[in-house]
Amino acid sequence: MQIGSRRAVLNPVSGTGDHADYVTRMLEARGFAVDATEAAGDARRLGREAGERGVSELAVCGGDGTVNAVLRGLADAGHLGEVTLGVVPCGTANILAREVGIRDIDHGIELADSGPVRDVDVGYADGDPFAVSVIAGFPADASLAASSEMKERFGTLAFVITGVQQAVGFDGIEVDLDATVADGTERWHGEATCVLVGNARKFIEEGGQADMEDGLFDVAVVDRMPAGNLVAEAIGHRVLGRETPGVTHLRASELTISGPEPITFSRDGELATHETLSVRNAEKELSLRVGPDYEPHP
Ligand SMILES: Nc1ncnc2c1ncn2[C@@H]1O[C@H](COP(=O)(O)OP(=O)(O)OP(=O)(O)O)[C@@H](O)[C@H]1O
Repeated sequence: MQIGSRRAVLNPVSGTGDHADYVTRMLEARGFAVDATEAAGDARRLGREAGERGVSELAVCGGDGTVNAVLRGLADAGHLGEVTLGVVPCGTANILAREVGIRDIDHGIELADSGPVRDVDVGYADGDPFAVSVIAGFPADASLAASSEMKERFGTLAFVITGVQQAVGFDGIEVDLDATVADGTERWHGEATCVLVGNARKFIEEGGQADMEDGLFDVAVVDRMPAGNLVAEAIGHRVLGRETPGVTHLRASELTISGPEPITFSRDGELATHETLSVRNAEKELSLRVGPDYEPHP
């Protein structure tokens, strides 16, 4: 290993905000040069700088927002496919870490040092990378903020959809969806509550980790219906399975989502609004340190 080829980007204010000294010490002892963010926006810059320096191993210490910002920085530097990424889960929800079997901060540090490496898919939404998911249609940040206890009780998709209740006044979106699937293309047109595009996470069946090495997203299109009914139904089923009326399930390598109105979407929790949203899967583009419970093909 070259000297200086191990770096870390640390968000000292993610999660409970009390991890910075400990994580810095532990990573420095393992040969990582640690850069802490000082303001919002720094994580992307630090990711780009690490990429420009040609770093070979990069640990990200923060939540999903920090991982996403670092991925964007690495992509800015054209280095996303050249680095081995470790995740030290210091955020609130830490969905990516959880889906790939990284249990907690100490586990993340140990794995960043010497964990197994898998080449996993990266999604791009209008050119910007994401690891976990894109959710189009309602302000999905509620889903990331809600408690994990709710998720355990009600299942993944129900958990996401309870966010609809909080999006007061949200009335669904008219969507034209074109998807590239294994045997051609599929189109969907109608009124949707949301379109859920999972890379690391599944939104259907039992939820949990998606196959991150198949070049495909797990896509669920949820028909528009009154929020109360939907939530009640989701909770009744515990999760929305394949057979649940009103949910269309696709496995797609590319998607274009458009409609008469601009579409608000969340990319790993960060909100943006675009006229048309193009999502594509870059198969196995990222080398990622994973935990022992990670399943290549769940
Ligand atoms: N030094 C800093 N000071 C203030 N804000 C920061 C700083 N560094 C990063 N941020 C902000 O932190 C946010 C990212 O937090 P992150 O998503 O990593 O943690 P979280 O929200 O606690 O966890 P999760 O997304 O897993 O629920 C971004 O909005 C970013 O702008």
